[in-house]
Amino acid sequence: MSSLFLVGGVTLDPFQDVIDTRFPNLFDRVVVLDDIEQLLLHLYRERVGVKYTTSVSGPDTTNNTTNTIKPSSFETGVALIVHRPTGPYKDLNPILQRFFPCFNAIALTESQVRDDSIVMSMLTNLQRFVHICRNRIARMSYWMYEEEPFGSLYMMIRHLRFAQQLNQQATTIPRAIRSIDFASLLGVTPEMESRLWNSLDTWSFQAHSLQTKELVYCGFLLLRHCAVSGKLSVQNNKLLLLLFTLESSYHQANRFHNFRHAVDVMQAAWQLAKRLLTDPLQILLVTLAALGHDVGHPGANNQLLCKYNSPVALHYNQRSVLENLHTDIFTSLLSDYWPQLISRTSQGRQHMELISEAIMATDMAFHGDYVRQLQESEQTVDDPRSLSSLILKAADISNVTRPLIISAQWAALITFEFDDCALIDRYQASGGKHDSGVGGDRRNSLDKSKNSLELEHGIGFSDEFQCTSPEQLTDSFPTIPAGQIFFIDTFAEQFFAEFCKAFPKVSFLVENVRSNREFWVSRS
Ligand SMILES: Nc1ncnc2c1ncn2[C@@H]1O[C@@H]2COP(=O)(O)O[C@H]2[C@H]1O
Repeated sequence: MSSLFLVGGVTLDPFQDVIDTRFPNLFDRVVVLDDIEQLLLHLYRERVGVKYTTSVSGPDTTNNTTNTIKPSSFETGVALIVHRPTGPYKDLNPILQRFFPCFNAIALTESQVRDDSIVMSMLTNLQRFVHICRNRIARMSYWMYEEEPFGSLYMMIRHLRFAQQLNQQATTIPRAIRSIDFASLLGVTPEMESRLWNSLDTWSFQAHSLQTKELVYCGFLLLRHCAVSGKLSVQNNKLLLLLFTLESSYHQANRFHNFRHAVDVMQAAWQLAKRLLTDPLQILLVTLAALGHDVGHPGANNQLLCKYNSPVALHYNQRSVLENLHTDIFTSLLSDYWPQLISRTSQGRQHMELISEAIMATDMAFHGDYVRQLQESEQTVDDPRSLSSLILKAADISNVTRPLIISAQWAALITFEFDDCALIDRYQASGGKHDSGVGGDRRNSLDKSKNSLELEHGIGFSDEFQCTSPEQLTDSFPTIPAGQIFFIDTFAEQFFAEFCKAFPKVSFLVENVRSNREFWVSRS
């Protein structure tokens, strides 16, 4: 869905004719908002799936409707924001890039839209972007390989460059953002808090049964718990803002590598860390590293980024490209929101080194090194930093150690993401021609029927994931078992066998892997 936001009294008049005559289908809706504060609240609420009423008009909406757009709409469509420059908000684009990094959003002032040349070039560009955004494979390819210097669509290289530039300068949080009460925006109640805390304190954590707003709060509850245990003072609202910005820094449109995966890995890392580490600060650091470990992930892999010379692959000399990207973007976020934790003191540097090493450990290119480390550890890994890296690596692939009904959902999603990778490879090999047999979000798989099945099971980028049984999943998607058996036999069983030999307290990990494997064999 693509939106036109009119903020602070701006009307359509200056460019109504151009839109009606030249770009009639560009925007699905027009949203009218009183001021910048209302705009920011609107973006946050829609992104995390908080339903509320505002003035929206358009072909498929009526005025004062309750907003029910998909939170991933800010990635699968574009948003043009036209506003009156007021006070510190002369140019909104730096705010959009800093607080909503994965959004395809661009802002123009009312005077800019009175200039026909600016309007025509902007609307022509947006028309092209909308066409790209509607096709998952074309969209992901744009994210990975484009390098338009002033493009308004999301690009990985733009995300990285903005994060690096932010890291170089001390910047305050704008008042319009600071004034938001994020807990009340989420509609937190004592019931919600205790229900979410209970869901976190078990290995049967069901990330797929949670909505985005609940995942955001789960991240907050875990970080606040760990910070308090580590005797670190945190401001709740600032910590929640970190969670909101992190959520906006992951692609909800990704099948597997999205914020839901990040919170799942965070919960797994915390569960392992509180069993295997003693220092509360170390537990906080590895739990925090888990939350940020895939930030900015495009839903593809290092091989594809390197094969077609993605700008980020060239930036990192084709080495651990994604892991380096996640580390750099996350460092920038932490220096923005939690500077005292990773301050430029020697202790702060040690904290950042632990977080970086743990994130780099999730690169499967070094999987064998960690298996050998466990084999040679003679039952003990006593260096907390090495142990933190092992914990995050274990948490990153822990979906195969979850109870079967949970593991099967992750298995389906990673299988679909692997399918996307094959389609991107084919799309790039064809020179990025849009007519290379890949369609929109609902039709992009080679097997058209698969996408209707995905939606039938609620699988994909929808916010609410309807749980479906492992048997139904393997009946609908018969390629899943073979992929799971391969991953377990090639990587997971040996790693968790060695991990549990070194740490018998968590033997349930390898036991679950082995029992899940029996199911996949029975369905292959
Ligand atoms: N259930 C699974 N089935 C197959 N591959 C998996 C599974 N879980 C994790 N992986 C792979 O393990 C990798 C760990 O690092 P990444 O998250 O980059 O990408 C992940 C996938 O490629």
